[in-house]
Amino acid sequence: MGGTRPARVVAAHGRHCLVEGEDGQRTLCHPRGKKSAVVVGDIVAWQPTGDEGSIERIETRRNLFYRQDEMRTKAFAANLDQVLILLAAEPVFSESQLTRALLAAEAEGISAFIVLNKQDLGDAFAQAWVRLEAYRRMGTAVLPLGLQQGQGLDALRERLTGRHTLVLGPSGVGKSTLVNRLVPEARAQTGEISRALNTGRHTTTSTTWYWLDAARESALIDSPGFQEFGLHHLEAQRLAQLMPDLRATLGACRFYNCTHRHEPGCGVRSHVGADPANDPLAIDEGRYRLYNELFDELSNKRTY
Ligand SMILES: Nc1nc2c(ncn2[C@@H]2O[C@H](COP(=O)(O)OP(=O)(O)OP(=O)(O)O)[C@@H](O)[C@H]2O)c(=O)[nH]1
Ligand SMILES: [Zn+2]
Repeated sequence: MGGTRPARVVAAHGRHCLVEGEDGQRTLCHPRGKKSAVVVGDIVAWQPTGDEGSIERIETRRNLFYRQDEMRTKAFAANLDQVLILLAAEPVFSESQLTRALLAAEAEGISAFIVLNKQDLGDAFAQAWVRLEAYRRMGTAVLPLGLQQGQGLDALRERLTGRHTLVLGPSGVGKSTLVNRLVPEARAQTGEISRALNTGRHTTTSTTWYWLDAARESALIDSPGFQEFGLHHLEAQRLAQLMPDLRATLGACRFYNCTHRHEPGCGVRSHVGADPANDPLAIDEGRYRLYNELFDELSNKRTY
């Protein structure tokens, strides 16, 4: 179609969105007709309609990070390079929530890493660090961070350079502190976006795209909604493939369709609870418990 322009969706609210062209110009757009909603990170073709614009087409997504429960699907963002899961020494994090976010990323082929904030909280930080050992062993990077005292920021910045990173984290871990630290004009931008999208609020209520550099190569995508992380879109039988520690032990089960829960001759279960010092394929008991819980949940799911 003639007259359309390429742009990236940098904020979305309901069916309206803010798109940014290659020149950095931002325009409020509305979808044409009954087209499906855009997601932050989408590359679209839009057409001006006066001061605003209409979305003509959403380009094929490289990936889409989303969660899904019984009732609905929530898309966080599209076309991501990586997901940063921000946790902290306090409040104590939920391993179930962490594992769910990692699974959602893995299922879309998006790499994920963990950042543990509040390094200044000595014992609590040390305990949280130990709780993440199984994740480090399975190959997930875990970076220490102390936002209050500025520890670990250089290493984090390095990981963010040249990439588009979605940031997720439960409440209270320091997500706003992080965004404000890395994006000095974040508050002003948030205000601008709220006004443009007419949300009437100046807080981050929906997903927002922030550039980290003037060259607009590195981006941080801030998204709320880490709680209630449903994985209804995943098949129970696929879980072990999506958990790197379990995946490393696959292929040795007696039955080809082993669920790794009760079958004799299971090559996964034989590593559960083993001492990592003697068994490089050792699977942490807590992780195996989560596998079982998720397996039950995904086998008993109902659709409406
Ligand atoms: N001790 C300590 N506290 C920190 C650190 N970083 C952030 N905090 C504090 O943690 C609290 C939560 O920080 P926020 O940035 O508001 O956290 P958030 O994740 O955005 O939380 P919500 O606004 O609830 O989503 C604040 O009181 C921060 O001052 C840190 O490195 N050490
Ligand atoms: Zn098995």
